[in-house]
Amino acid sequence: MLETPRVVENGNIGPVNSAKVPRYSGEPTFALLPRLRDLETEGRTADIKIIGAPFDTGVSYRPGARFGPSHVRQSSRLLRPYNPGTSTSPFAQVQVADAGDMALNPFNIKEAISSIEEDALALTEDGATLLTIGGDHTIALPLLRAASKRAGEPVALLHFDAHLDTWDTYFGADYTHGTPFRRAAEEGVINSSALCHVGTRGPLYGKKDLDDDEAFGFGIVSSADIFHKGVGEVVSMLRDRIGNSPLYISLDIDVLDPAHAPGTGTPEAGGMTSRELLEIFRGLRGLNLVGADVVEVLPGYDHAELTGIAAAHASYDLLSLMADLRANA
Ligand SMILES: N=C(N)NCCCC(=O)O
Ligand SMILES: [Zn+2]
Ligand SMILES: [Zn+2]
Repeated sequence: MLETPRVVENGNIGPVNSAKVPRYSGEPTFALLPRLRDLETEGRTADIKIIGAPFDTGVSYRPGARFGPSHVRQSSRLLRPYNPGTSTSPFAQVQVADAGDMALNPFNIKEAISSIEEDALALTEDGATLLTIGGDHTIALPLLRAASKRAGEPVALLHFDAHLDTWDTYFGADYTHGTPFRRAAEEGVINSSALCHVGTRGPLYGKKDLDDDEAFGFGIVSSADIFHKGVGEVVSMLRDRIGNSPLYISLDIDVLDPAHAPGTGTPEAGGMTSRELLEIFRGLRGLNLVGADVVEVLPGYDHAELTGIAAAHASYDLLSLMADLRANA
């Protein structure tokens, strides 16, 4: 077996060394990071784990998010170890690893939801922070359940999405990609005084959608608000709302304008740019981020890897926040 040369800093095993092995060759783990199982073979573990949740049985429109994890990994090959947006080297600060994909039943939503919760709990048993790559937005419910169990309290939520995803049912189904946050509110796994949607836009079924949403405690920073107020003001509003609560970030890639993320299942015009999204993330530095997901990437509708690259970069900035927090804990 050929040894793979890797970047090793502070004793942390980082990405494949791209000065020695071209980035387009070899297995695409996220950012060419080591696999968790390889670290475990050497008796090590990881502080931050990236896990794929290939599941799209909860979608109401275009299917295909089950191929999201492998697409985002493929689009993450060009990421580099130093993040000038945060002035940090996330993979040198702490050990980050790719834990592969969960094996999820595509024919039984309830079973898949329980597997996701169990797998998320197993992966965080050693105190690791989890970044999950979906998959459709249904997966956020079991991930929030697991995050609140680990935090020992309901978690704050920043939900980046064109949609509210607090609808009640579709065709009588309770567990879909349009309903995870209503279920999470009903189950008491999210903190009703620290919730905000960011980037919402597009037509709704009725005014009741907004009234119900507000009753669950959600604030809204719409896509239009980001345009009118600007990133700086939005960041300070979000920081005020979240305070020191354990925070979960759920990123539906359709929060970006279809020009920036065409490869998604329920696209809406008038979204933010990838630059605005990354700048908002960078403004959240220091908040008590305990977990995150990046969902709704559909390679079948992606062009020129636009959506995959946006999702890979957003994931990288989320990892940078997590790594910085853990390194300075
Ligand atoms: N993309 C997500 N997560 N949800 C959108 C549901 C919109 C609808 O079917 O009306
Ligand atoms: Zn959405
Ligand atoms: Zn969503």
